[in-house]
Amino acid sequence: MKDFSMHECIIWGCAGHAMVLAETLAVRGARVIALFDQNPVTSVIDGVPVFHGLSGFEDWISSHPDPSRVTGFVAIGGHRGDDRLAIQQLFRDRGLRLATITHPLASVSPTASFGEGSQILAQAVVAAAARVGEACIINHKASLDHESILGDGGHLAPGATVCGCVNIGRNVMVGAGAVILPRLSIGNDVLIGAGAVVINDIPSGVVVVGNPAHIIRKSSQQKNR
Ligand SMILES: CC(=O)SCCNC(=O)CCNC(=O)[C@H](O)C(C)(C)COP(=O)(O)OP(=O)(O)OC[C@H]1O[C@@H](n2cnc3c(N)ncnc32)[C@H](O)[C@@H]1OP(=O)(O)O
Repeated sequence: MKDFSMHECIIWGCAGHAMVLAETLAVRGARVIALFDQNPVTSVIDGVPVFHGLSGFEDWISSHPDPSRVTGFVAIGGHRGDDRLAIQQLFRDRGLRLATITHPLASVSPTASFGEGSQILAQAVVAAAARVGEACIINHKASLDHESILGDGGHLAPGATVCGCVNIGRNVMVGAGAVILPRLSIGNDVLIGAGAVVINDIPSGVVVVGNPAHIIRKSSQQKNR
C-alpha cells in the first residue's frame, strides 16, 4: 500500500483530531510545519503556527518556496467527510502532495487498498481485500473486515466494527462502538449512532440509532458532532 514516511506536512483543522494526527505523523518521522483552521483558534501543537481560513492558507502557500514538497492532511473528524474531501481537493489544486497515513500499531492487510488522504489510526484493523476510499478515517480500535468497502469521506469512529463484505457509501460516519453485520449495504450521507447494531441495509441520507438500528431523522438535519 501507499504509505507516508517523510518530512514536512501541514494539517487543516486545529482541534483534537489534529493532535492525534500530529502524533501519528511524528511516529512516522514526519514534521508538522503549519496548521490551518476556519476559526481564529490557538495552536494545539507546541511551536507550530496556525493560519486562519482560506486567506491564511493562500498567504502561507504563496510564501513557501516549494509547496510540492509538502504533504497536506485534513484533521476534521465527525460526520464531515465532504469537508475533508473539499479541503483535499484544495490541496491538490494548489500542488501539495496527498498521502495515506497508517499508525505502526494498526493492522493493515497487504491486499487492502486506500484512497489518498486516508488515516488509519492506532489499533485499527483493515482486513484482506477491504477498500478504503479517499479522505477516510479508521479511528482507534475500529475495524473494517474482509472485502468491505468504505466510500470516500467515510469515518469509522473509535471501536466501530464493520463485518465482512459490507458496502458503505460516500460520507458515512459509523459512531463509536457501532456494529454493522456482514453483507449489508449502507447508502451515502448516513450517520450511524454510537453503539448501534445495524442488521438491515440502510438507505441514503438518514441517521440511525439503537439495537436493532432504526431511523430517527434525515442526516441533512445533522448537528455536527
Ligand atoms: C475520537 C472521537 O471522539 S470520534 C467521535 C465519535 N462520536 C460518536 O460516535 C458520536 C455519534 N453520535 C451519536 O451517537 C448521536 O447521539 C446521534 C448523531 C446519533 C444523534 O444525535 P442528535 O441528532 O443530536 O440526537 P439527540 O441527542 O437529539 O437524540 C435523539 C433521540 O435519539 C436517541 N439517541 C441519540 N443517540 C443515540 C445513540 N447513540 N443510541 C441510542 N439512542 C440514541 C436519544 O435518546 C433521543 O431519543 P428520544 O427522542 O426518545 O429522547
